[in-house]
Amino acid sequence: MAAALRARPGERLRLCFLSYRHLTHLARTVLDEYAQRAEIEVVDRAFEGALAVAQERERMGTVDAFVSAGANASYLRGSLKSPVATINVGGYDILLALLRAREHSDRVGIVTHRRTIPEIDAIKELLRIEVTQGAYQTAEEASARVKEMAAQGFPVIIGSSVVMEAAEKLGIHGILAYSLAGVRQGLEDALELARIARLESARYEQLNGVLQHVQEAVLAVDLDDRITAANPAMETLLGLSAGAAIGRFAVEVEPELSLAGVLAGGEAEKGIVLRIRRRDFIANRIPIREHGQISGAMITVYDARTISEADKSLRSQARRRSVLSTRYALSDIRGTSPAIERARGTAARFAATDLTVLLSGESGTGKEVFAQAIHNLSARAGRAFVAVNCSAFPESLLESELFGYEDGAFTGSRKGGKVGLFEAAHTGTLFLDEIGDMPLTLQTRLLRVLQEREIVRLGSVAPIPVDLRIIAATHQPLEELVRQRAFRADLYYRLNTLNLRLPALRERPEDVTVLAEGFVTACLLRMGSRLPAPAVVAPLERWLTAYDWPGNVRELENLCERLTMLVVHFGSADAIPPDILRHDCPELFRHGPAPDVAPEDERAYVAGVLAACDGSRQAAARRLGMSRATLWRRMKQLGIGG
Ligand SMILES: Nc1ncnc2c1ncn2[C@@H]1O[C@H](COP(=O)(O)OP(=O)(O)OP(=O)(O)O)[C@@H](O)[C@H]1O
Repeated sequence: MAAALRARPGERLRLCFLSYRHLTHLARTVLDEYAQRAEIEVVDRAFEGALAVAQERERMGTVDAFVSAGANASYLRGSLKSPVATINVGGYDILLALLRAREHSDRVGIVTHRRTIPEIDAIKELLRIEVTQGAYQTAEEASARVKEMAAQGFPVIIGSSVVMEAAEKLGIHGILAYSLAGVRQGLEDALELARIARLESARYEQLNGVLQHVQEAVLAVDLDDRITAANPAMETLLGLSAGAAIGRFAVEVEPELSLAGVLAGGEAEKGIVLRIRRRDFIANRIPIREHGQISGAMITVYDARTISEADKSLRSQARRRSVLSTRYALSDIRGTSPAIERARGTAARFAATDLTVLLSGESGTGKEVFAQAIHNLSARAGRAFVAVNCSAFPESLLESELFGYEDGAFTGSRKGGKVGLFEAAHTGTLFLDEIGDMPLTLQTRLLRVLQEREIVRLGSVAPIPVDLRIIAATHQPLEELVRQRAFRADLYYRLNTLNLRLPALRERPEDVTVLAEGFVTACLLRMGSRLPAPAVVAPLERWLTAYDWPGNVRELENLCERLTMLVVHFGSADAIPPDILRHDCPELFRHGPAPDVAPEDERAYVAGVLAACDGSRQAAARRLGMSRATLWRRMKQLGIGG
């Protein structure tokens, strides 16, 4: 195969014809017929002489296939890597040779390679000649057979060129058994072998090119665990010069690289950790099969550091994606009340640390907004910010969301496994919203993550280190849950390292107008209206500040959107017909704090909104200024929708 390596695609095939002069002489007479298809070199050499020439051609890479005959061909085939086509003697060839021999004598000897030809017995009767036959394997045997026949008085001997040589030496008439048809057949076979060799070598070259350039170190062995190939990365790893490992036993070169186990067991071993020259590597040992039979094995070795680099880069890609989802900086948190000023100041101080933060506050008070602002002000800014609402998933799903799973960890698990949110947040911040709804078993696992700073995927035992900051949020009083044993005390203390309570909107009514103006401005901008925000807010300010905002800022934001749409539609706030304002913005007409609302009233109100939204919880939640999770919880409390 190496011989063909230097052939350029499209170049004529290159053959080398090697034999004694009797056969090469015959071959030369047909060369012209092949001029278009091949470049054929004819060399008058046999056995050792022929082998020396052939090996030289192989080394130079100037021949795709060799052609020879009889024992010579067998001899060459045993020592060359390139294909060797054989010129065979057919029955018809022998018949023609016998006819020619009969012109000299009616006693004819036939010496053939390997075996005699039984059919001759029938022919000799026909031709009425005496025939003796002999077979040979080597040149020596050929000349011994010729000598024996000469001694028995056979004056003519038919055989291959080696037989002709021997006969001539003894002064006996030799007749070449080969015919032109046989030579042509041999050359055709050689061309086919050369064509296949070219294809194979192109494939080999391509593969070799890949192996030369892959970062992984690759080594292949034969059935004896002897090295047959090693790419430059492997040679560098082993500190060996190019080609120095070839032919040596793998175990001698580096015991860790021995593939004896895979050769014996026939099973691939993947993801094994090896220690070579005081460095850690991850390796795959794979048996090589040809036609179903193991013919060797290979090992691919990755530097564990490369994997960790790749891991970092993959994670940073994920990070870039999730960065887009953090929208809030501390400056986006609006409000001038002392309560919100205090919260902003505390958040800024927390951001300067890397400690776990617990944000508490009613739904819609801006817990996620604060979490993002802390992240964006912290040293982890620009890294991943991954948010997960613990109340939005059933337990098993939340576990796999957080921890990820290995390929085949459970029925229906995604192929190739799944990266959990802990891993996705690596080097960044994980925001665990509604932490009070986290099931106890998961609380235990979370505590372990906080302590060990590593996670174990479902279906795996291998811990994966994670570097992240946790910001948790709750609308529930966690101390109360701890008392009720619904929340682990040790986890509570760990999460509560830094605590920030976000004030409800009713505790800071002075912020309502500022917030409303902000939301209205954003909405006007989206609608392409040039109306100034105060034109929308001012006429309604009385109502806005009187309301208790049970849904807090989210509810206010939602109302502001509806209001803005009405104002834009009717041209001014005062132009909105009262019944339409009452229908579209009912909260403006509901006074008094939410706790005063009787559950029946609230049930009727929530059910009414749901009905108005055709049962769409998403739309109803928007209307009510609640997150979907809050609406769902509220519905359960109020006994709506089962
Ligand atoms: N101080 C603020 N300034 C500007 N916008 C705010 C502020 N607080 C909250 N918001 C807005 O209110 C909405 C709700 O905020 P956020 O989602 O952070 O609340 P939350 O406390 O996490 O709610 P939940 O507990 O229901 O998940 C957001 O869309 C955000 O735009």
